[in-house]
This record gives sequence, structure tokens and C-alpha cells, in this order.
Amino acid sequence: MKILNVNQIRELDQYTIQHEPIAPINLMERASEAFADWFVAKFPATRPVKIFCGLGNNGGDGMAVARMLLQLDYNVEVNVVRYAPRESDDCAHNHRRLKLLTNPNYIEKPQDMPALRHNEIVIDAILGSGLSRPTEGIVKTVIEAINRSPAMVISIDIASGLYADRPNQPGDVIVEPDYTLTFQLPKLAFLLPKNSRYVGNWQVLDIRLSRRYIDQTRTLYYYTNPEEARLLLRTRDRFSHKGTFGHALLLAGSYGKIGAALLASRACLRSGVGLLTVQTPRCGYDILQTNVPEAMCRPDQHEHVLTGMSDISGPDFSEYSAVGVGPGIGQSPETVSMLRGLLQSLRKPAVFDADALNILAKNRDLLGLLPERSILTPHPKEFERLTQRWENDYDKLEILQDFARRYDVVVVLKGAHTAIATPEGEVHFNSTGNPGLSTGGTGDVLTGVITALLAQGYDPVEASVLGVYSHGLAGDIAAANRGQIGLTATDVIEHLRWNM
Ligand SMILES: NC(=O)C1=CN([C@@H]2O[C@H](COP(=O)(O)OP(=O)(O)OC[C@H]3O[C@@H](n4cnc5c(N)ncnc54)[C@H](O)[C@@H]3O)[C@@H](O)[C@H]2O)[C@H](O)CC1
Ligand SMILES: [K+]
Repeated sequence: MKILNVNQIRELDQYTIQHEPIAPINLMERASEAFADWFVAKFPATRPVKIFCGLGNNGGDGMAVARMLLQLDYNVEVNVVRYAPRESDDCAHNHRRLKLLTNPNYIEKPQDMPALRHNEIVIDAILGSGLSRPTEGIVKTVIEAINRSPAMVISIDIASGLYADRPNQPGDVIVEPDYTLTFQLPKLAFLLPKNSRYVGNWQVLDIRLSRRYIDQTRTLYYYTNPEEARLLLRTRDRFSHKGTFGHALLLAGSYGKIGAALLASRACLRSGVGLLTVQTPRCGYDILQTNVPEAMCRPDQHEHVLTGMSDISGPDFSEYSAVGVGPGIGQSPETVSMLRGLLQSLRKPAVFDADALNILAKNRDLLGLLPERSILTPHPKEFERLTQRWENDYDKLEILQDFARRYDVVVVLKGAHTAIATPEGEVHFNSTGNPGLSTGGTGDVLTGVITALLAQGYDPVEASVLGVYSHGLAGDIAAANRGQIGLTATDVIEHLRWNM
């Protein structure tokens, strides 16, 4: 799904109005109906509702929603925050229609703010995507009171006070909703970690804005939804054999961290690779052969760390369709040399994770040796070591895009809504996953999954987008079975599903 900026959303609105064609007031009606339908399906008419409306089109949506809920016998109190002398035309129209059904309460000074109780639902329709400056005066007072109240809060389109596509400043007063119901497309702000309390659970409502405009409009930002992930997945030819699905090599583990090699190996095998060879230090040999019989093992010459050398054969990495390196490898001098050797001989994109990234951060000359379109899978701390500190999430995003372009690599920046930056500077945000995944070993699993997809011939961007999606989905299925708290990396492997 594309993510558009505020100007593009405004153009999308206008394009729809002109080309559908539809009158602006009817488009507002459609948007409000979509919200009201969602609301009615979720909450019974016995829950008292307090709607707070501004004077722009977001306020107009709120007034139309109020009318719709009143007509369905909901107990609705409307509060209009009078922060300016004039309303938008469509807001004024809905205001007049509303007054035929109820008398709104007007809030001009702090004393006009009604009390809010815990069983009530607040609908926030004060400011939407038209926000152009920080909230102040009576708007700020109302938002502070909403945030202090025990009521459940639902924002229409976007929390009042939150910019959809640029950073807020510390100290900005913004609604902290439980839910955000946004129109047509996700907003960039929803996908950035620091905004999570200003978004809550969010969902997109389809209001049938112009498909043609969306298809024609260029953006660097995407959100991977289930249909798109499914389309990436290739079906298997009936006449295929294990050679068809590639031969992956995982370079993983060190003394005390052989588990990382096991997790990456099992995940790789559960993600469709044809053949898997794992190189671990000699101390991991028995463990691997016993626990992952499907994998072949190349014991390293070294007992405790990876050197790349093996008694079986020299370090010839070219025979593999994909290489994944990093889980549990540590940063011993021998392993640094191995990584250097690997980078000098690799001719195909590979997957770099964990300590492989920390070695790159400390030996920056190695960055220039990365095979083009390789995949790096840092968590934020590892990414910071590779780059620099950032001021805010937007700044981080720019650093991410610059890095991916500059080194011609795919960077999978892990976290809630993992962001995958491509060498072209695009960013794909993931839609699956949950906080249960923040536990040791899930990164090793992701490396195994992505390496398997790369070995099967997926292009590096596809392998990353699909791998991250499936890994998060496995976490979601596992959490649905047993809750987020007890989730382990092994659960993620066991819940990988390729029949999405
Ligand atoms: N395409 C769609 O998704 C549709 C969206 N709809 C709704 O329209 C709003 C956007 O409406 P708009 O009138 O452009 O802006 P707002 O209601 O967000 O703001 C109104 C007005 O307020 C002024 N303003 C800006 N910042 C502040 C501030 N800090 N304090 C006070 N006043 C401020 C500014 O002049 C704005 O013009 C969108 O979110 C949807 O809810 C349509 O209803 C359907 C199609
Ligand atoms: K709002």
C-alpha cells in the first residue's frame, strides 16, 4: 500500500471530487459513514459518546458522525471547540444539519469543558490532516483534559495535534487515542516508534478515493499489507526438486552461542530452502548434527570461533546460492578476518546480521566490499553503530534511506513496523509482528528466513519484505496461541506459515 504525504492526500481528495465526480459534502458523508459503521459494529448504543469537533473538515466529519449515531439512538453529546471565528463550508453544512437533532455544547474557555467518565467514549474530531501549527489556547486545554480523562478515545483520521508526515516538537500537545481510524491510506506518522502513544490501534477505512490517482502518484513509502505479501510468494512447480530451491550457507555460532546457529538453521529449513550447509566452530558440530539433522555441517577448524577454514574444504563461498552470516558469531580477530575474506570473494548478495554488522561498523573499509544489493538486518542500536545518532524518527528514516542508497544495499531496520530501505531509497514498512518478538533469538530466526528466500532466487528486496512479513506473522500466530509474554524464538519458527 502506498503512503502519501499531506499534500498528496489533499490532491487525492480533489482528484476524486473532480473525476468520480462527487460533491465534497458527499465525500465527507461517505467518510463519516465508514467511521460510523466501524463504530456501530464495535460499541453498543448503551455506551455514552462525547464527540469533540473542530471547525475544519475533520470537525465536519465529527458532526456528521454525531448525526449518524444520534439517528441510531446512541447517547451522543457534541462539543464544538470554538478556537476560530469561521468554519469550513462542509463543516458549517454538517453543523446546521446537526442542530436540527441536538444542541451542541460550545467550548470557548476552560470552564466549558465537560467532565469525562471512564465508561464514556470520546471521539476526537478536533483537527485532522490540516494541522499546520502546534496546538495552543483552548484546543490545547481540551486535548490535555481528554488525555487526563479515563474515557476511551477514538481519533477520526489522525490524533488532533499529530503531524501526518513531519516531526512534532517535544512539548507539543497531542491527543493520545486508544484507536485511530484513518481514511484510505496509512499515514507515515503511524509507523514511527516515537509516535505510538499518539496513534493507538490504528485501522484504515476505505472511502473509495481515486484508485487512479493513487496508482499514478510517486512515493518512496509503502506499507506491506497481507494481499501484497501473498502476491510476492511463489508457488511451487510440481516437477521441482531440491536443487530448484537453492543451497544456502549459514555462517553462525561461537562458543556459548551455538543456539543462534540452531535457530537460524531451523528457520532457514522451515522457509523452503532446498539444501542447507551450516558452518559453526567445531564445538557446535555435534550439537548441530544432533538437533538439525536436515542440515549439513561444515565444522570450522577452530574449536570456539569461526575462521572460515574447514578440514572438509577451503572457504569457497561461490558454490552456494545464498550466504547468511552473523548470528552468534562474536567479534574475535579470526572472525573479523573471515568476514573480510568472505567479502572479498562473494559475488552475490548475502545476508549480514548481528555481530557481522558490528564488525562492519568497526572496520568501515569493509562496507565498500559489500556485494551489491546485499541485505543488512540491524536492530536500531546496531544501525546507530553503522551510521550516527538521530534527532527523531524522521531523521532516522532519512539516514536509513541515505545508507541504503550509498552502499547499494537493502537495510532491514528491525522494530515495531520494521522498515526495509531499498537501494533506490524506497522504504517498506511491515504490518505484522507484536511486542512478544522482542526476545533473544528472533533476529537469528529472521536471518534464517531471509537467507532461505534469497537462496530460492527471490530478489533481495522481495526476500526482505516477504521474510519480515512472514516472520512477524509467525509471531502473531504464536501470540494468538499462547500470548505475547511467553513467546520464544522457537515458537516463531514453529509458526512460520507459507500458505498465507
Ligand atoms: N481525503 C480524505 O482523507 C478526506 C478527509 N476528510 C477530512 O478532512 C480532514 C482535513 O480537513 P481540513 O479542513 O483540511 O483540516 P483540519 O480539519 O485538520 O483543520 C482545520 C483547519 O484548522 C486550522 N489549523 C491548523 N492547525 C491548527 C491548530 N494547531 N490550531 C488551530 N487551528 C489549526 C487550519 O487552518 C485548517 O484548515 C481530514 O483529516 C479528514 O478528517 C474529509 O472529510 C473526507 C475526505
Ligand atoms: K482528529
